[in-house]
Amino acid sequence: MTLKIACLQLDIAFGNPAENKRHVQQEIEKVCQSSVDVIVLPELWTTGYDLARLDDIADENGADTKSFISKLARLHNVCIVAGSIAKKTAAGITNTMYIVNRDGDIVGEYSKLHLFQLMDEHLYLQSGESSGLFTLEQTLCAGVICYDIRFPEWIRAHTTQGAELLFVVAEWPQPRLEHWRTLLQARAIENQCYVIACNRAGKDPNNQFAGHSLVIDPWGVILAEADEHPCSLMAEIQLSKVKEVRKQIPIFQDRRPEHYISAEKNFQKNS
Ligand SMILES: NC(=O)CCC(=O)C(=O)O
Repeated sequence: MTLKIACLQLDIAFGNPAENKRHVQQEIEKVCQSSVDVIVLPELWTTGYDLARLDDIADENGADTKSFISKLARLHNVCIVAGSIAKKTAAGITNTMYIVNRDGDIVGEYSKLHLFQLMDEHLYLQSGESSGLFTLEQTLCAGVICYDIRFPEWIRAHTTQGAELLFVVAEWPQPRLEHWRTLLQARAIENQCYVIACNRAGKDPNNQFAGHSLVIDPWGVILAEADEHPCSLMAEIQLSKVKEVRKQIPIFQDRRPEHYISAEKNFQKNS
């Protein structure tokens, strides 16, 4: 099966959910003219990193966002990996990703596990605890958020369950562009999965963002890469390629997890 992917590498209006929703709706309408299967949005696409105002602008239980993306998915017969938004609950605010299928059903919800202190997330956000696994177009997928890509063991926990596509949504700043590219390529090679990574473009009061959304195949080959400007990055992926690469070099059969755990314990004991 082939899937046509569109990563919407948007500039994001700081702290302005109404404007960002208007813009996203417009961009989704545009890319759907060329019949795409899956649309991906960046991290915190409704608010940006306006963390100090999240109490006022975060989405109560994600209700508005869920209904917004669900309607668009149904209308355009398209799956949407809806980046992430600030979700407000009685327990606090999380950085939460929603995934919706062509029928408009919410098929996944994941809240960012690793909070990024360099951008003050730990001061305003609660971390999530659930897995990022979901099924889209009969394919097991994983979703993670930005800083999560620096934790290969978290992503491995998803691919050992069989995830074949890894969606990464981000607001990754420009000064660490080479980390972004290298980490994403490494995650694709070591997990033998497609990596579909949607970053934002533009700047906010504190950061210039890198853009460079990427689609990488399970062999580590870059199929499509954006520059730093706002754009819709399109790519076609062949799902059969995952099984081919996993057959050629069977790393999931060759893993020795029992040794990794005992090695970690032994190293701690000896230090
Ligand atoms: N929004 C983020 O999680 C940014 C992560 C980041 O910039 C990094 O270097 O890691």
